Amino acid sequence: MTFTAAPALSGSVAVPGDKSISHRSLMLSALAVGESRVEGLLEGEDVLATAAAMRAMGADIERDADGIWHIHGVGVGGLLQPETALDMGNSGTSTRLLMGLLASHDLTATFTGDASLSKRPMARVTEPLARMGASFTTSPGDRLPLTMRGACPAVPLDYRLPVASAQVKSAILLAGLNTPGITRVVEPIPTRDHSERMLRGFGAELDVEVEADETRIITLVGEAELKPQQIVVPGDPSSAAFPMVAALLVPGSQVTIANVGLNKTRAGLIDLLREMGGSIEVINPREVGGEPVGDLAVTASALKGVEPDPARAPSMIDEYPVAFIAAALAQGRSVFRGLEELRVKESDRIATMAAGLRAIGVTVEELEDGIIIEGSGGAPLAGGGPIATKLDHRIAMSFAVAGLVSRDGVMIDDMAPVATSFPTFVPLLRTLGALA
Ligand SMILES: O=C(O)C1=C[C@@H](OP(=O)(O)O)[C@@H](O)[C@H](O)C1
Ligand SMILES: C=C(OP(=O)(O)O)C(=O)O
Repeated sequence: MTFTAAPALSGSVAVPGDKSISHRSLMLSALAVGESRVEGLLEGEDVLATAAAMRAMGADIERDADGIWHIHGVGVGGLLQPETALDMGNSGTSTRLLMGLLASHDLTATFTGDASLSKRPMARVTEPLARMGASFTTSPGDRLPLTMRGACPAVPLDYRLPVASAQVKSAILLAGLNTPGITRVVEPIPTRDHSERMLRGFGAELDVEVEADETRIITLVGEAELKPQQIVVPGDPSSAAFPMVAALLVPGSQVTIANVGLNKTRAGLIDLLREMGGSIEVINPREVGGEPVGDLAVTASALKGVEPDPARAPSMIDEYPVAFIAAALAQGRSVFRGLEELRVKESDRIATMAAGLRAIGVTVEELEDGIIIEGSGGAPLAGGGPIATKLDHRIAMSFAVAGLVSRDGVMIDDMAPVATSFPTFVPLLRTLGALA
């Protein structure tokens, strides 16, 4: 598909539900006794992979005609042996969180995934979960396909995260749910805190202590009993990032994105774009389902280059690809560093973005831990392609946004991965008047 220069974008749109919260809604509801209801669940392939896995292990999960999901859980410790391998598709979050969840169950599970997921490192979860008693047979390099044998009872763990990862943190906490004693995770750099908020919301005894240097110490009392909940999932800020950057870049645009999650551990891109000179106003801030939410009014703006502090990386980790597109249109140079984690996402996002940006006429220098981008000062990018998306939804959507501000258009080799997190991406661009 080719995305071409767009006229000014206008209108009001809403993005689908938050992917992180959607995964956790299904997993925690499946462990509560009784019926939970989830409104606004992201119906993307990644979340549907989680739903299929929870069903395969005994949870009853149905969607009604109004789009509300009803989940009857089996209770903490009550998951059943799956009869076939769990196909995690493209989803790192499903894989790593479920490995944690199952690590303290008396069952054996095999995890498989697509070509992208099968390249991603799993030692970051198998290593701490093995310390809790689980055992693993992995493909070379601690990768999928892998088979896990859970331990019941598991041994509680006291673990300092060696990598800033909400997936690793969450895997350990989920394993701790069915483990006698206290599981403790020390997090030197804060990452998204949806697991902590939702575990508490479901009735687990979880405490978070924040030290003077921002280190967070999370303790969870094991053998928890979870109570069913009514959950409303806010719009995904990681999806909102694409129309937000598009509206800043396409001259004359004025767009409202409704119902966007604004949790501080996720809102780094808004801060960054504002520092670059972007006009983004939060309207009607409120709370939905225990999470801060607001509507974003975005007005096209001239942007300037930035050198963001690497410490903010976890708060916008999935938004860097589209932030690089914003930098490509800014006045001056942008220097992004401290982003090693981007190399182990659905694709190596530093290398994939560097190659794609070069292909559409942007001058970049790839660094081991980041990228230097020379901005066009608002002049349209040359365009071209086809861009190799490498089974990475965020690469596909980022270059689609670049196409809207290009001279010759940007061709994307494969838009299918977009269905993992943002199935309504193309229709939403159409609503804003971005597509011919
Ligand atoms: O916990 C989560 O829901 C997620 C955590 C992040 O991954 P890491 O923990 O690997 O950084 C993020 O990239 C992913 O899209 C979702
Ligand atoms: C990294 C991502 O997801 P996951 O790790 O769940 O595949 C993402 O959505 O950008």
